[in-house]
Amino acid sequence: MPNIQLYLASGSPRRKELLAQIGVLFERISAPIDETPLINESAKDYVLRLAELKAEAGWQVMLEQGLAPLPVLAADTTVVLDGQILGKPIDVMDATAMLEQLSGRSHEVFTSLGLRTATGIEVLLSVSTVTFMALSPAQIAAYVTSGEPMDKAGSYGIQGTAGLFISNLQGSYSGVMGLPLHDTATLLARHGLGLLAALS
Ligand SMILES: Cc1cn([C@H]2C[C@H](O)[C@@H](COP(=O)(O)OP(=O)(O)OP(=O)(O)O)O2)c(=O)[nH]c1=O
Repeated sequence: MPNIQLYLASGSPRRKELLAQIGVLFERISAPIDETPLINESAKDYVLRLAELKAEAGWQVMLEQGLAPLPVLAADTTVVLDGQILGKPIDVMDATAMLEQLSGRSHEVFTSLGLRTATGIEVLLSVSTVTFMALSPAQIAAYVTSGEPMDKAGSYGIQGTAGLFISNLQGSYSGVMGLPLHDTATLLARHGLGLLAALS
């Protein structure tokens, strides 16, 4: 097996898929953290703090397990409506309420990236604006029943059936899905991993 280039501190199947899509060779590290927002924490502060926390936790696991020292990448995705953080739904009622809130209007999706290396940590933020069509109660109920919302910030996945609901997107499709690919390449390039350079 060819040498890996970094560790991905994430349990998200979407992040694994997206990172593989751009040709990065990596292994996943499991480093769960407490994702509870602090009191009065802004959405931007929250999402940046979580990327940092996840990358740092991954770095500690790498050290504890005696793994070969390599950069650790992590990310966090949060849906933001009127400055309010919409995380993953806790149950079907919660998912229904979030989709009712998102229906017929625009919201922001913040995805942060954190890269921990031997020299420290760098974080960056990708912001996208997503517009939902007006959803009927029956459409919301059918989507919630499908189970798709349950492990996703804001209770939807742009890459699944909810793609039908999105009338406009400004920003990064991969960012909304959990890992902004262009920004990831930019961040990795600053730390000697030139994905774009390899194509030129
Ligand atoms: C808005 C949106 C979110 N999501 C997903 C991406 C993330 O996996 C999830 C947000 O939760 P996160 O806490 O960002 O990530 P995670 O808990 O799934 O994985 P980890 O912390 O281990 O990296 O929502 C989609 O898949 N599609 C979407 O359109």
